[in-house]
Amino acid sequence: MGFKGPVDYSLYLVTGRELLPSGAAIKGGVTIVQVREKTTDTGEFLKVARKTKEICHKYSIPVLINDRVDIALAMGADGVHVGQSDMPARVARQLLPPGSIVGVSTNTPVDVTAAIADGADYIGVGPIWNTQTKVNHKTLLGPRGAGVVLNALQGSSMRAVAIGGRGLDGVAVVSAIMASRQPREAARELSNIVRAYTSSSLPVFSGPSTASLKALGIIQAAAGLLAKIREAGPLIHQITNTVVVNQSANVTLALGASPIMATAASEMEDLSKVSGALLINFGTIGDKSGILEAGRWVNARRNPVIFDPVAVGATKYRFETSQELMNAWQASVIKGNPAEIGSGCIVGTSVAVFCAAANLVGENDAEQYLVKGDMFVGAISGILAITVASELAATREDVKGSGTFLPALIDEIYNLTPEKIIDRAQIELHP
Ligand SMILES: Cc1ncc(COP(=O)(O)OP(=O)(O)O)c(N)n1
Ligand SMILES: Cc1ncsc1CCOP(=O)(O)O
Repeated sequence: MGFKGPVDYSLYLVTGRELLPSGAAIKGGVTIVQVREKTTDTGEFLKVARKTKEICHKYSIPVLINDRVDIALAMGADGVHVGQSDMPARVARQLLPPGSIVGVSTNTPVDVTAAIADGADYIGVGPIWNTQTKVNHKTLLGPRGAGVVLNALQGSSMRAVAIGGRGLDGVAVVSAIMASRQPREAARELSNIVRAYTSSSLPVFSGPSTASLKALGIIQAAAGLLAKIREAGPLIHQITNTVVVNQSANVTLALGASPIMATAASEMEDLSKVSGALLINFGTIGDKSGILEAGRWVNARRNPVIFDPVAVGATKYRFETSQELMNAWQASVIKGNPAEIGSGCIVGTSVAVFCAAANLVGENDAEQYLVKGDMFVGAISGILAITVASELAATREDVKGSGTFLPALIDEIYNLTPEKIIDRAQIELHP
């Protein structure tokens, strides 16, 4: 027992008898294995663990045992993984031979502090996203919650893997490999993703850096995106507040895209297949289930999710809901107004339309990116389009006040051209 050399946590497979007999997944790039058998008798668990070790050690991959220190001792595992209600890591460490790997499940900063004090080698942080594999799991952390838990590491040298998600020193997965018909290929694909992710210095959420684009370049890109919208007419799914549904649909049409304002959770998967972007504006929050579902499906298709958390600071309910949503999916663009009360919802629509176009022209094929296009340029372009159209509408003679302004604005959006954007848009970059 006692794995020699540095442990590579990057593709951590949590599995049981399913791995046997071929161990195909191992050959696809798995770097460490945990044997997790939740319902088997001790004798059977021991057999599975022994066979797993036989396969893994052929490839110099360390084998850990979930929960059962006795099994680990009996078959000479390289270590154990224990949960919060299992044998404490400190006690497991005392029982196991020197050099054994001890990992602990963590879901809160308090768990992390205890794992450090107990001398664990690594922590499993999670669950990050929803999982079908573990019932009665702890609170889903989402990326933000995982960040809070990881803050508790405070410069300690503890390693960390995300479970029910991806990131950190590695990912710990069950079904992504074991439920695949081609586990070896599934493992290879994940391994490539993890490797690309950990060796990449590019920002993960917005695609290629736009830092080098000067103001004029962004304005030209905005003009190009307007032309793309007119050519491709992307469908923009909007779950927006009841006050602005009509205006948002008209703005979408005026820009050259098509609106769909569906809210039922059961249609979100189908809609994610045909829409180019999703706008979520929770100005009049009702049933959250559709919103939760929609973002997940759109993330999975690598299309933009534009989140407009209207008046997020106005009530505790809004604040908590925004956290719940952002723990369920990842926004590509978060749109806010300075005061975040009242106006500006159609800006969110315009941003969603331009982000859809940015994603259409995006060439960012690497799987580790949330979207394919440049969301920075998409977001700025959406704002520029509304700004230029508003300025044109405001100077019209037929506009006498806010009642006549809105139809004039929609007309100006309809009549907006790439040339008008180039002529009138202004951007200042502050490095
Ligand atoms: C790497 C990793 N992280 C977390 C867990 C979950 O462990 P636990 O909380 O003990 O739950 P069970 O696995 O026993 O259901 C894990 N197994 N591996
Ligand atoms: C064991 C465990 N602990 C937290 S989530 C989880 C299961 C993760 O499984 P999957 O990778 O299939 O979501």
